[in-house]
Amino acid sequence: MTTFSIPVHARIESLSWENQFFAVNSGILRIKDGAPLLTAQRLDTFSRVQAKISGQQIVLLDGLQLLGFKLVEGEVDLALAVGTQNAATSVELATSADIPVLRDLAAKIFTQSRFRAPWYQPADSGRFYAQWVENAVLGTFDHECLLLRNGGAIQGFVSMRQLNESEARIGLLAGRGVGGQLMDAARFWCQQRGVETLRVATQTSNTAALRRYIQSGANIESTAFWLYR
Ligand SMILES: CC(=O)SCCNC(=O)CCNC(=O)[C@H](O)C(C)(C)COP(=O)(O)OP(=O)(O)OC[C@H]1O[C@@H](n2cnc3c(N)ncnc32)[C@H](O)[C@@H]1OP(=O)(O)O
Ligand SMILES: Cc1cn([C@H]2C[C@H](O)[C@@H](COP(=O)(O)OP(=O)(O)O[C@H]3O[C@H](C)[C@H](N)[C@H](O)[C@H]3O)O2)c(=O)[nH]c1=O
Repeated sequence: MTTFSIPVHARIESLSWENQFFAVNSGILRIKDGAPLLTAQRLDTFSRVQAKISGQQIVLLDGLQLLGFKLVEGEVDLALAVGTQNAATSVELATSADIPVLRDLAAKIFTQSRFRAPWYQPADSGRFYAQWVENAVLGTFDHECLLLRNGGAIQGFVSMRQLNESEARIGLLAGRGVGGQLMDAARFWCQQRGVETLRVATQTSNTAALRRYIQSGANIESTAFWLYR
């Protein structure tokens, strides 16, 4: 077999938040024509390098695999026109008092993740989504976390981030059997802020979430591959 290489030009940006949280030395490729040629020597300065490429960039997919990258997960990005039809549901805003229960739920329910073993420690993924939902309640990453309750118990939650005047993104969304109500809550949150486009992403393998987003009116905008070395 002939060995060959496909040149990839990229900067490697250190992932400082992740490095502190996971106690690793990781970076992410910023692929761009005109950036320096990617070599094994440059990659070796990090213990982990992530790459996110469009699902259509198959030559790049080959090039990265030749450099030792492995496919970790696929991602689908969707968008929904918020519209004006009233999407109000009986949700409430999570407060600090909800954090322990939300952390526990988030740590268990997001079973499909790119922060998985063997790339990360077995407990890292759960710890990551627990931190994510806590930060959403505190407004330090996502801006707010909405809750759906049945009696006193939390049935589901959705965290929201406003990206700019016209766009928002769902961070985390979870609640078996109440996905539709959570999407309505997210749409209502957008309507209250005059946001026109609601974005959401999930793993290619998460068919239940993909079905939910499409049934709630979202369309697929793009797909991507996550690779790690
Ligand atoms: C932006 C993001 O956070 S993406 C991640 C989305 N969240 C998750 O994956 C968390 C776990 N899943 C859930 O909370 C919910 O299933 C949602 C929000 C994805 C969808 O909710 P709903 O639209 O109400 O659908 P529902 O929960 O009833 O699931 C639909 C079917 O998929 C099944 N299903 C859902 N998740 C899983 C899973 N992880 N593994 C196996 N089956 C599953 C359900 O059992 C159900 O099957 P059924 O119709 O035979 O009863
Ligand atoms: C909590 C928190 C996180 N960050 C950083 C850490 C990461 O670099 C990014 C988040 O990365 P993302 O690619 O969005 O992560 P996931 O692949 O896990 O997310 C997808 O799947 C989830 C289940 C969910 N559907 C999500 O919407 C998807 O994108 O942010 C940070 O800087 N500060 C923080 O507080």
